[in-house]
Amino acid sequence: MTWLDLPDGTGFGITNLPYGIFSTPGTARRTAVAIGDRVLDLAAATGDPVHATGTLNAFMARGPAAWGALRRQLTAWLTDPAHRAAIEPLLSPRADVTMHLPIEVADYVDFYSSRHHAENLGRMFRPGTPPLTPNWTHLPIAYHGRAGTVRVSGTPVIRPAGQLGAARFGPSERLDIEAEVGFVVGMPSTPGEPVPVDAFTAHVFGVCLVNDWSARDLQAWEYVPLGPFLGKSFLTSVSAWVVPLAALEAARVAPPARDVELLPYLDDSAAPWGLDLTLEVRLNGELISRPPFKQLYWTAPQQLAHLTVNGASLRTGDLFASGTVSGPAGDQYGSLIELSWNGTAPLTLAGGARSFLEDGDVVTITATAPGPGGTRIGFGEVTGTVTPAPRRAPA
Ligand SMILES: O=C(O)/C=C/C(=O)CC(=O)CC(=O)O
Ligand SMILES: [Ca+2]
Ligand SMILES: [Mg+2]
Repeated sequence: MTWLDLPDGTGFGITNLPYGIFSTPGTARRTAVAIGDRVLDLAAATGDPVHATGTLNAFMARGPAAWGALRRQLTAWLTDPAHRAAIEPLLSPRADVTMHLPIEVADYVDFYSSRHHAENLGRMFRPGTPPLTPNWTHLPIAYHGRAGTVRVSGTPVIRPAGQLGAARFGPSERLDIEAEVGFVVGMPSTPGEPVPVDAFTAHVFGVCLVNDWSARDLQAWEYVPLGPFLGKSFLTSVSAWVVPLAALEAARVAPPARDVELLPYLDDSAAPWGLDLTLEVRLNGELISRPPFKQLYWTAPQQLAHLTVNGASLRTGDLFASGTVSGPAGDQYGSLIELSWNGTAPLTLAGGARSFLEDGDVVTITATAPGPGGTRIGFGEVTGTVTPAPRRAPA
């Protein structure tokens, strides 16, 4: 129990304690933890300069023992009434603060781990071939994204322009979303030393929401044979709050059965990390999808093991995302290209029919997961509003 008066049904209860970076007018960026509809200023509460650096990276680099110690300290401060007089003045309403990108992103990798999404995209992008490529059940497929264009929730989505086909240039006409879950690396690894599946919690600090905005026309024209490039590099939005892995113990579930026997480095049966998150996607306020994360074929420890198995090392601030989360049902797809079946079955919304995004559209992704003792773990939101492509001379 906490001495705070928390809003009913808050996803930011005492069992969550997500971290973010905030400022108020005229003050520097510093670390906060969210509790109910307020934020606690950790720079002030702890006096530790690591929380005044303006990103979570330096704290994340201290490692799991430090993460656990601070979490225990925060729990004590927010539950024991003896601390109330010291802590309460350091809380601000969340509505009064500005949130910033929580991490300095080192490298950004995006997986492709939802079987339903991969099959749907295969059917649309590669008709006449089997929906899954033969490698899909043997390794978690991914591409390297652009770290420098990972931005915090609320960043405007400037409609990208580019080649739409042979000798065709212009603003994307098929701007899409991808509802995803991101994993933030706290602890680096050593070059040449793969990170085994069972070292996941020694490296990964927490979880955020991701929208991997995608221009399907640019993507379809450019992606063979090297994969996504400009169709996805213009912006990737992340939620302002990073939920610590420690808050997700009650959400862990077994992943789906695997089709083929995996190589030992991908065997995660000893400590399964399926996660029972449910995402919700809203377009201009209307709920359009509820993608279930727990059915993802590849788990985050497998993704981490795979991305380091060649000896590539991790850095503090690396972000790896799940890939679009789509469930089997038509109202569980994590992208508009699936929800509108490549534009052939537009969604009927209060604001009119939609296949892809129009200027002014607002997309908001939220998620919840079960927490300990019947509590709910919230992830805040990742939102963005589409703004028109700037007028440029024709390329
Ligand atoms: O199958 C393809 O050619 C393309 C797939 C994607 O666009 C998906 C991607 O970015 C990875 C993901 O989000 O699952
Ligand atoms: Ca993606
Ligand atoms: Mg992207």
